[in-house]
Amino acid sequence: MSASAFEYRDHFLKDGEALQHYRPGGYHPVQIDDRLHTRYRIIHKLGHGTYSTAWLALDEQTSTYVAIKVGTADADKREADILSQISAATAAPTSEAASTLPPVLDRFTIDGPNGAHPCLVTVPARCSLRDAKEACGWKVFQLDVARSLAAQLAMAVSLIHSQGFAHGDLHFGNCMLQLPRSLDNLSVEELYAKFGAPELKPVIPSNGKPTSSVPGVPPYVVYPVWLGIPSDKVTLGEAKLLLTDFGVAFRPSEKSRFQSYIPLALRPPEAFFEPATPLSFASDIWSLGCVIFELLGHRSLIDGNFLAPQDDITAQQVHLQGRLPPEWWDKWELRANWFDESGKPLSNERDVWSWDRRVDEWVNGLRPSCGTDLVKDDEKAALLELLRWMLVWRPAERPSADEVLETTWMKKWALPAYAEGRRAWE
Ligand SMILES: Nc1ncnc2c1ncn2[C@@H]1O[C@H](COP(=O)(O)OP(=O)(O)OP(=O)(O)O)[C@@H](O)[C@H]1O
Repeated sequence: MSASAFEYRDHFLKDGEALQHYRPGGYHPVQIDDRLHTRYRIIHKLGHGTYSTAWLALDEQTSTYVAIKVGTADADKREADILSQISAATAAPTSEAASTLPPVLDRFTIDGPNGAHPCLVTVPARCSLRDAKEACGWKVFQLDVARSLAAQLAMAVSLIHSQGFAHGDLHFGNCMLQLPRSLDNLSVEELYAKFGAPELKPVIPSNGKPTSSVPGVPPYVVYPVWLGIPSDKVTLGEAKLLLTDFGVAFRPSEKSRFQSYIPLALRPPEAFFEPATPLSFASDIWSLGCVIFELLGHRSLIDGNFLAPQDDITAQQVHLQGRLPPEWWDKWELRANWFDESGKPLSNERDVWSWDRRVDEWVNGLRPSCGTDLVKDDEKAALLELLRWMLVWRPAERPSADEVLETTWMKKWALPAYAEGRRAWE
Protein backbone atom coordinates (compact mmCIF):
# COMPACT_ATOMS: atom_id res chain seq x y z
CA MET A 1 0.00 0.00 0.00
CA SER A 2 1.40 3.45 -0.86
CA ALA A 3 1.17 6.63 1.23
CA SER A 4 -1.54 7.98 -1.09
CA ALA A 5 -3.86 5.28 0.29
CA PHE A 6 -3.70 7.01 3.70
CA GLU A 7 -5.33 10.12 5.11
CA TYR A 8 -5.47 11.99 8.37
CA ARG A 9 -8.29 11.01 10.65
CA ASP A 10 -8.87 14.76 11.07
CA HIS A 11 -9.55 16.00 7.54
CA PHE A 12 -9.04 19.61 8.60
CA LEU A 13 -5.51 19.14 9.80
CA LYS A 14 -3.73 22.42 9.20
CA ASP A 15 0.04 22.71 9.19
CA GLY A 16 0.50 19.00 8.62
CA GLU A 17 2.92 17.64 6.08
CA ALA A 18 1.30 15.97 3.04
CA LEU A 19 1.14 12.23 3.55
CA GLN A 20 2.13 11.43 -0.01
CA HIS A 21 5.62 12.69 0.86
CA TYR A 22 6.05 9.64 3.09
CA ARG A 23 7.33 7.49 0.24
CA PRO A 24 10.67 6.14 -0.91
CA GLY A 25 12.88 9.21 -1.35
CA GLY A 26 10.57 11.32 0.85
CA TYR A 27 10.20 12.09 4.57
CA HIS A 28 11.37 9.79 7.33
CA PRO A 29 8.51 8.74 9.66
CA VAL A 30 9.83 10.39 12.85
CA GLN A 31 7.78 9.82 16.01
CA ILE A 32 7.66 11.43 19.43
CA ASP A 33 10.12 9.78 21.84
CA ASP A 34 12.21 8.31 19.02
CA ARG A 35 15.90 8.40 19.91
CA LEU A 36 18.01 9.58 16.97
CA HIS A 37 21.73 8.93 16.77
CA THR A 38 21.51 7.36 20.27
CA ARG A 39 21.40 10.75 22.02
CA TYR A 40 18.57 12.94 20.68
CA ARG A 41 15.13 12.25 22.14
CA ILE A 42 12.34 13.65 19.95
CA ILE A 43 10.15 15.89 22.11
CA HIS A 44 7.99 17.84 19.68
CA LYS A 45 7.55 18.86 16.07
CA LEU A 46 8.86 22.27 14.92
CA GLY A 47 7.57 22.33 11.37
CA HIS A 48 8.06 20.93 7.91
CA GLY A 49 9.23 22.14 4.52
CA THR A 50 9.37 20.64 1.07
CA TYR A 51 12.58 18.79 1.84
CA SER A 52 12.46 18.17 5.55
CA THR A 53 10.59 17.80 8.78
CA ALA A 54 12.05 19.68 11.76
CA TRP A 55 11.90 18.41 15.34
CA LEU A 56 12.59 19.67 18.83
CA ALA A 57 14.78 17.14 20.60
CA LEU A 58 16.47 16.83 23.94
CA ASP A 59 20.18 16.18 23.62
CA GLU A 60 20.58 13.68 26.44
CA GLN A 61 24.34 14.17 26.55
CA THR A 62 24.25 17.91 27.18
CA SER A 63 20.69 18.24 28.59
CA THR A 64 19.93 21.00 26.10
CA TYR A 65 17.18 21.34 23.55
CA VAL A 66 18.19 21.18 19.90
CA ALA A 67 16.45 21.39 16.54
CA ILE A 68 16.92 18.46 14.15
CA LYS A 69 16.13 18.96 10.52
CA VAL A 70 15.50 15.51 9.06
CA GLY A 71 15.82 15.80 5.28
CA THR A 72 13.90 13.82 2.73
CA ALA A 73 15.93 10.95 1.33
CA ASP A 74 16.12 12.71 -2.03
CA ALA A 75 17.03 16.12 -0.52
CA ASP A 76 20.20 17.86 -1.55
CA LYS A 77 22.60 16.86 1.22
CA ARG A 78 24.82 19.94 1.08
CA GLU A 79 23.08 22.23 3.57
CA ALA A 80 25.16 21.10 6.57
CA ASP A 81 28.35 21.34 4.45
CA ILE A 82 27.56 24.88 3.40
CA LEU A 83 26.73 26.00 6.94
CA SER A 84 29.88 24.32 8.29
CA GLN A 85 32.03 26.01 5.66
CA ILE A 86 30.59 29.43 6.43
CA SER A 87 30.87 29.03 10.19
CA ALA A 88 34.39 27.55 10.04
CA ALA A 89 35.52 30.66 8.22
CA THR A 90 33.87 32.94 10.77
CA ALA A 91 34.93 31.36 14.01
CA ALA A 92 36.45 34.71 15.01
CA PRO A 93 34.64 35.87 18.15
CA THR A 94 34.55 39.37 16.68
CA SER A 95 32.15 38.27 14.00
CA GLU A 96 28.85 39.48 15.44
CA ALA A 97 27.15 38.45 12.24
CA ALA A 98 28.07 34.80 12.88
CA SER A 99 25.48 34.67 15.66
CA THR A 100 22.75 35.20 13.06
CA LEU A 101 23.52 31.85 11.38
CA PRO A 102 22.54 28.45 12.78
CA PRO A 103 25.51 26.59 14.29
CA VAL A 104 26.03 23.04 13.05
CA LEU A 105 25.96 21.18 16.38
CA ASP A 106 25.98 17.73 14.84
CA ARG A 107 25.11 15.90 11.64
CA PHE A 108 24.35 12.30 10.85
CA THR A 109 22.29 10.11 8.53
CA ILE A 110 19.28 7.96 9.36
CA ASP A 111 18.67 4.87 7.26
CA GLY A 112 14.94 4.27 7.20
CA PRO A 113 12.22 2.64 5.13
CA ASN A 114 12.17 5.62 2.74
CA GLY A 115 15.94 5.85 2.27
CA ALA A 116 18.95 7.61 3.80
CA HIS A 117 18.01 10.96 5.41
CA PRO A 118 20.54 13.72 6.14
CA CYS A 119 20.02 15.13 9.66
CA LEU A 120 21.26 18.54 10.71
CA VAL A 121 21.34 19.38 14.43
CA THR A 122 21.19 23.06 15.26
CA VAL A 123 19.57 25.45 17.74
CA PRO A 124 15.78 25.65 17.97
CA ALA A 125 14.31 28.98 16.93
CA ARG A 126 11.25 30.68 18.36
CA CYS A 127 9.31 31.22 15.15
CA SER A 128 9.77 32.65 11.70
CA LEU A 129 9.15 36.35 11.10
CA ARG A 130 6.28 35.26 8.88
CA ASP A 131 4.67 33.29 11.71
CA ALA A 132 5.26 36.15 14.17
CA LYS A 133 3.40 38.49 11.83
CA GLU A 134 0.63 35.97 11.20
CA ALA A 135 0.11 35.83 14.97
CA CYS A 136 -0.33 39.60 15.18
CA GLY A 137 -3.58 41.26 14.11
CA TRP A 138 -1.75 44.41 12.98
CA LYS A 139 1.09 42.51 11.30
CA VAL A 140 3.68 45.02 12.48
CA PHE A 141 6.95 45.01 14.36
CA GLN A 142 7.87 47.88 16.67
CA LEU A 143 9.93 50.28 14.59
CA ASP A 144 13.20 49.74 16.48
CA VAL A 145 12.74 45.98 16.33
CA ALA A 146 12.23 46.11 12.56
CA ARG A 147 15.31 48.30 12.16
CA SER A 148 17.46 46.00 14.29
CA LEU A 149 16.31 42.86 12.44
CA ALA A 150 16.99 44.58 9.10
CA ALA A 151 20.54 45.39 10.22
CA GLN A 152 21.13 41.81 11.39
CA LEU A 153 19.82 40.38 8.15
CA ALA A 154 22.07 42.63 6.08
CA MET A 155 25.01 41.59 8.30
CA ALA A 156 24.14 37.91 7.81
CA VAL A 157 23.94 38.32 4.03
CA SER A 158 27.22 40.23 3.99
CA LEU A 159 28.88 37.41 5.92
CA ILE A 160 27.52 34.70 3.63
CA HIS A 161 28.56 36.64 0.54
CA SER A 162 32.03 37.25 1.97
CA GLN A 163 32.43 33.45 2.12
CA GLY A 164 31.53 33.17 -1.54
CA PHE A 165 27.96 31.87 -1.09
CA ALA A 166 24.63 33.29 -2.19
CA HIS A 167 21.69 32.27 0.01
CA GLY A 168 19.20 31.96 -2.84
CA ASP A 169 16.05 31.84 -0.70
CA LEU A 170 15.84 35.03 1.39
CA HIS A 171 12.26 35.40 2.53
CA PHE A 172 10.31 35.96 5.72
CA GLY A 173 9.72 32.24 6.34
CA ASN A 174 13.48 31.62 6.47
CA CYS A 175 14.20 34.50 8.85
CA MET A 176 13.60 33.33 12.39
CA LEU A 177 13.67 34.81 15.86
CA GLN A 178 16.13 33.18 18.23
CA LEU A 179 14.80 31.40 21.26
CA PRO A 180 16.13 32.43 24.69
CA ARG A 181 18.48 29.74 26.02
CA SER A 182 16.39 29.73 29.22
CA LEU A 183 14.35 27.03 27.47
CA ASP A 184 17.07 24.64 28.62
CA ASN A 185 16.04 25.24 32.22
CA LEU A 186 12.70 23.52 31.56
CA SER A 187 12.24 19.78 32.01
CA VAL A 188 10.30 18.04 29.25
CA GLU A 189 7.21 18.00 31.48
CA GLU A 190 7.57 21.73 32.18
CA LEU A 191 8.04 22.40 28.48
CA TYR A 192 4.83 20.49 27.70
CA ALA A 193 3.01 22.36 30.49
CA LYS A 194 4.14 25.70 29.06
CA PHE A 195 3.81 25.13 25.31
CA GLY A 196 1.46 22.13 25.09
CA ALA A 197 2.19 18.43 24.69
CA PRO A 198 2.35 17.03 21.14
CA GLU A 199 -1.07 16.60 19.57
CA LEU A 200 -1.07 13.42 17.54
CA LYS A 201 -3.36 12.96 14.55
CA PRO A 202 -3.78 9.34 13.58
CA VAL A 203 -3.11 8.37 9.98
CA ILE A 204 -5.60 5.84 8.67
CA PRO A 205 -6.09 4.00 5.38
CA SER A 206 -8.54 5.92 3.19
CA ASN A 207 -10.88 2.92 2.96
CA GLY A 208 -11.24 3.26 6.74
CA LYS A 209 -10.49 -0.39 7.35
CA PRO A 210 -7.82 -1.18 9.88
CA THR A 211 -4.79 -2.65 8.25
CA SER A 212 -1.22 -3.19 9.25
CA SER A 213 0.69 0.01 8.84
CA VAL A 214 3.27 0.59 6.11
CA PRO A 215 6.81 1.08 7.48
CA GLY A 216 7.44 4.31 5.53
CA VAL A 217 4.23 6.01 6.74
CA PRO A 218 4.00 7.21 10.37
CA PRO A 219 1.08 5.98 12.50
CA TYR A 220 0.30 9.61 13.30
CA VAL A 221 1.36 13.13 12.33
CA VAL A 222 2.09 15.85 14.87
CA TYR A 223 0.88 19.45 15.02
CA PRO A 224 3.90 21.76 15.29
CA VAL A 225 4.53 23.38 18.66
CA TRP A 226 4.10 27.16 18.92
CA LEU A 227 7.13 28.65 20.69
CA GLY A 228 6.54 31.98 18.98
CA ILE A 229 5.37 35.47 19.78
CA PRO A 230 3.16 37.98 17.91
CA SER A 231 5.33 40.43 15.98
CA ASP A 232 4.15 43.57 17.84
CA LYS A 233 5.10 42.02 21.19
CA VAL A 234 8.75 41.38 20.27
CA THR A 235 10.99 43.70 22.31
CA LEU A 236 14.29 45.09 21.11
CA GLY A 237 16.09 42.78 23.54
CA GLU A 238 14.32 39.75 22.04
CA ALA A 239 14.89 40.72 18.43
CA LYS A 240 17.74 38.30 17.64
CA LEU A 241 17.70 37.03 14.11
CA LEU A 242 18.54 33.54 12.86
CA LEU A 243 18.76 33.17 9.10
CA THR A 244 17.95 29.57 8.22
CA ASP A 245 17.46 27.21 5.28
CA PHE A 246 20.67 27.01 3.29
CA GLY A 247 19.15 24.20 1.22
CA VAL A 248 19.51 26.10 -2.07
CA ALA A 249 22.55 28.25 -1.18
CA PHE A 250 25.20 28.18 -3.89
CA ARG A 251 28.67 29.40 -4.79
CA PRO A 252 28.32 31.49 -7.97
CA SER A 253 32.06 31.11 -8.66
CA GLU A 254 31.84 27.31 -8.73
CA LYS A 255 28.54 26.45 -10.31
CA SER A 256 26.16 28.49 -12.41
CA ARG A 257 22.64 28.61 -11.00
CA PHE A 258 19.91 29.64 -13.43
CA GLN A 259 16.77 28.69 -11.59
CA SER A 260 15.50 30.83 -8.73
CA TYR A 261 13.64 29.01 -5.95
CA ILE A 262 12.49 32.10 -4.13
CA PRO A 263 8.75 33.01 -4.01
CA LEU A 264 7.80 35.14 -7.02
CA ALA A 265 7.05 38.27 -5.00
CA LEU A 266 10.69 38.42 -3.86
CA ARG A 267 12.25 36.99 -6.99
CA PRO A 268 14.60 39.33 -8.87
CA PRO A 269 13.55 40.29 -12.41
CA GLU A 270 16.67 38.83 -14.05
CA ALA A 271 15.37 35.35 -13.14
CA PHE A 272 12.43 36.04 -15.48
CA PHE A 273 14.02 38.15 -18.20
CA GLU A 274 17.44 36.53 -18.40
CA PRO A 275 16.91 32.86 -17.66
CA ALA A 276 20.18 31.99 -19.43
CA THR A 277 22.29 34.32 -17.26
CA PRO A 278 23.50 32.80 -13.97
CA LEU A 279 22.06 34.23 -10.75
CA SER A 280 24.48 35.79 -8.33
CA PHE A 281 24.92 37.80 -5.14
CA ALA A 282 22.92 40.69 -6.58
CA SER A 283 19.88 38.41 -6.75
CA ASP A 284 20.03 38.10 -2.93
CA ILE A 285 20.25 41.91 -2.69
CA TRP A 286 16.93 42.33 -4.54
CA SER A 287 15.24 39.86 -2.16
CA LEU A 288 16.91 41.48 0.85
CA GLY A 289 15.40 44.83 -0.18
CA CYS A 290 11.95 43.23 -0.31
CA VAL A 291 12.44 41.67 3.15
CA ILE A 292 13.62 44.98 4.66
CA PHE A 293 10.43 46.64 3.43
CA GLU A 294 8.33 43.79 4.82
CA LEU A 295 10.03 44.15 8.20
CA LEU A 296 8.97 47.79 8.40
CA GLY A 297 5.56 47.41 6.79
CA HIS A 298 2.43 45.45 7.60
CA ARG A 299 2.42 44.10 4.04
CA SER A 300 4.97 42.76 1.64
CA LEU A 301 6.54 45.20 -0.81
CA ILE A 302 5.22 43.34 -3.84
CA ASP A 303 1.73 42.06 -3.42
CA GLY A 304 1.63 38.47 -4.57
CA ASN A 305 0.61 35.14 -3.15
CA PHE A 306 1.68 31.90 -4.77
CA LEU A 307 -1.15 32.24 -7.32
CA ALA A 308 -0.12 35.68 -8.63
CA PRO A 309 1.23 35.35 -12.16
CA GLN A 310 4.76 36.53 -12.93
CA ASP A 311 3.44 39.31 -15.22
CA ASP A 312 1.38 40.78 -12.41
CA ILE A 313 4.50 40.86 -10.22
CA THR A 314 6.50 42.49 -13.03
CA ALA A 315 3.81 45.16 -13.45
CA GLN A 316 4.09 46.06 -9.75
CA GLN A 317 7.86 46.20 -10.02
CA VAL A 318 7.51 48.64 -12.94
CA HIS A 319 5.10 50.78 -10.90
CA LEU A 320 7.94 51.09 -8.41
CA GLN A 321 11.06 51.31 -10.51
CA GLY A 322 9.80 52.65 -13.84
CA ARG A 323 10.32 51.30 -17.33
CA LEU A 324 12.39 48.12 -17.67
CA PRO A 325 15.74 48.18 -19.50
CA PRO A 326 14.94 48.27 -23.25
CA GLU A 327 15.88 44.65 -23.99
CA TRP A 328 13.59 43.41 -21.20
CA TRP A 329 10.81 45.85 -22.13
CA ASP A 330 10.76 44.47 -25.67
CA LYS A 331 10.86 40.90 -24.44
CA TRP A 332 7.89 41.32 -22.06
CA GLU A 333 5.06 39.73 -24.05
CA LEU A 334 2.12 40.84 -21.89
CA ARG A 335 3.45 44.35 -21.29
CA ALA A 336 0.65 45.98 -23.27
CA ASN A 337 -1.89 44.71 -20.70
CA TRP A 338 -0.44 47.15 -18.16
CA PHE A 339 1.57 49.90 -19.85
CA ASP A 340 1.66 51.94 -23.03
CA GLU A 341 4.87 52.03 -25.06
CA SER A 342 6.20 55.02 -23.10
CA GLY A 343 5.82 53.14 -19.83
CA LYS A 344 2.70 55.00 -18.68
CA PRO A 345 0.37 52.74 -16.62
CA LEU A 346 -2.97 51.97 -18.27
CA SER A 347 -4.72 51.42 -14.96
CA ASN A 348 -6.38 54.02 -12.73
CA GLU A 349 -4.05 56.16 -10.74
CA ARG A 350 -5.39 54.72 -7.50
CA ASP A 351 -4.25 51.25 -8.59
CA VAL A 352 -0.68 52.41 -9.07
CA TRP A 353 1.34 52.00 -5.92
CA SER A 354 4.45 54.17 -5.98
CA TRP A 355 7.25 53.90 -3.41
CA ASP A 356 5.80 56.92 -1.57
CA ARG A 357 2.35 55.43 -1.30
CA ARG A 358 3.69 52.07 -0.19
CA VAL A 359 5.66 53.67 2.63
CA ASP A 360 2.87 56.07 3.67
CA GLU A 361 0.16 53.43 3.67
CA TRP A 362 1.87 50.07 4.14
CA VAL A 363 4.69 51.09 6.49
CA ASN A 364 3.08 53.98 8.39
CA GLY A 365 -0.63 53.36 7.77
CA LEU A 366 -1.37 51.20 10.82
CA ARG A 367 1.35 52.44 13.12
CA PRO A 368 -0.72 55.21 14.82
CA SER A 369 -3.55 52.77 15.63
CA CYS A 370 -1.24 50.20 17.17
CA GLY A 371 0.83 52.74 19.05
CA THR A 372 4.21 52.24 17.39
CA ASP A 373 6.52 54.95 16.07
CA LEU A 374 6.17 56.31 12.54
CA VAL A 375 8.91 56.38 9.93
CA LYS A 376 9.44 60.15 9.74
CA ASP A 377 10.33 62.09 6.59
CA ASP A 378 14.13 62.09 6.98
CA GLU A 379 14.19 58.35 7.65
CA LYS A 380 11.75 57.72 4.82
CA ALA A 381 14.00 59.56 2.38
CA ALA A 382 17.05 57.52 3.45
CA LEU A 383 15.08 54.27 3.38
CA LEU A 384 13.75 54.93 -0.11
CA GLU A 385 17.20 55.82 -1.36
CA LEU A 386 18.44 52.45 -0.09
CA LEU A 387 15.52 50.36 -1.37
CA ARG A 388 15.50 51.99 -4.81
CA TRP A 389 19.17 51.12 -5.13
CA MET A 390 18.74 47.53 -3.93
CA LEU A 391 15.96 47.04 -6.47
CA VAL A 392 17.73 48.55 -9.44
CA TRP A 393 16.83 46.53 -12.54
CA ARG A 394 20.30 45.55 -13.64
CA PRO A 395 21.98 43.24 -11.10
CA ALA A 396 25.41 44.79 -11.67
CA GLU A 397 24.12 48.20 -10.55
CA ARG A 398 22.79 47.01 -7.19
CA PRO A 399 24.87 47.60 -4.06
CA SER A 400 26.85 44.80 -2.47
CA ALA A 401 25.75 43.71 1.01
CA ASP A 402 28.71 45.64 2.44
CA GLU A 403 27.59 48.77 0.61
CA VAL A 404 24.08 48.28 1.99
CA LEU A 405 25.57 48.35 5.49
CA GLU A 406 27.30 51.64 4.67
CA THR A 407 24.15 53.50 3.59
CA THR A 408 22.64 56.36 5.55
CA TRP A 409 19.55 54.40 6.60
CA MET A 410 21.65 51.57 7.95
CA LYS A 411 24.13 53.83 9.73
CA LYS A 412 21.63 56.28 11.16
CA TRP A 413 18.66 54.04 11.97
CA ALA A 414 19.14 50.28 11.60
CA LEU A 415 22.61 49.68 13.04
CA PRO A 416 22.04 51.95 16.08
CA ALA A 417 18.82 50.01 16.86
CA TYR A 418 20.80 46.78 16.58
CA ALA A 419 23.52 48.17 18.90
CA GLU A 420 20.90 49.18 21.46
CA GLY A 421 19.28 45.74 21.21
CA ARG A 422 22.63 44.04 21.78
CA ARG A 423 23.08 45.87 25.05
CA ALA A 424 19.78 44.37 26.20
CA TRP A 425 20.93 40.83 25.26
CA GLU A 426 24.12 41.05 27.32
N1 LIG B 1 16.06 25.64 13.86
C1 LIG B 1 14.73 25.63 13.77
N2 LIG B 1 13.97 26.00 14.81
C2 LIG B 1 12.61 26.02 14.73
N3 LIG B 1 11.93 25.63 13.65
C3 LIG B 1 12.63 25.24 12.57
C4 LIG B 1 14.05 25.22 12.56
N4 LIG B 1 14.47 24.79 11.35
C5 LIG B 1 13.35 24.55 10.65
N5 LIG B 1 12.24 24.82 11.37
C6 LIG B 1 10.84 24.68 10.95
O1 LIG B 1 10.76 23.71 9.95
C7 LIG B 1 10.27 24.28 8.73
C8 LIG B 1 11.03 23.68 7.57
O2 LIG B 1 12.37 24.10 7.61
P1 LIG B 1 13.12 24.61 6.32
O3 LIG B 1 12.36 25.75 5.71
O4 LIG B 1 14.54 24.85 6.71
O5 LIG B 1 12.97 23.30 5.44
P2 LIG B 1 12.97 23.03 3.89
O6 LIG B 1 12.50 21.62 3.72
O7 LIG B 1 14.31 23.38 3.34
O8 LIG B 1 11.84 24.02 3.42
P3 LIG B 1 11.51 24.75 2.05
O9 LIG B 1 10.17 24.22 1.68
O10 LIG B 1 11.46 26.19 2.47
O11 LIG B 1 12.62 24.43 1.09
C9 LIG B 1 10.43 25.77 8.88
O12 LIG B 1 9.45 26.47 8.17
C10 LIG B 1 10.27 25.95 10.38
O13 LIG B 1 8.89 26.01 10.70
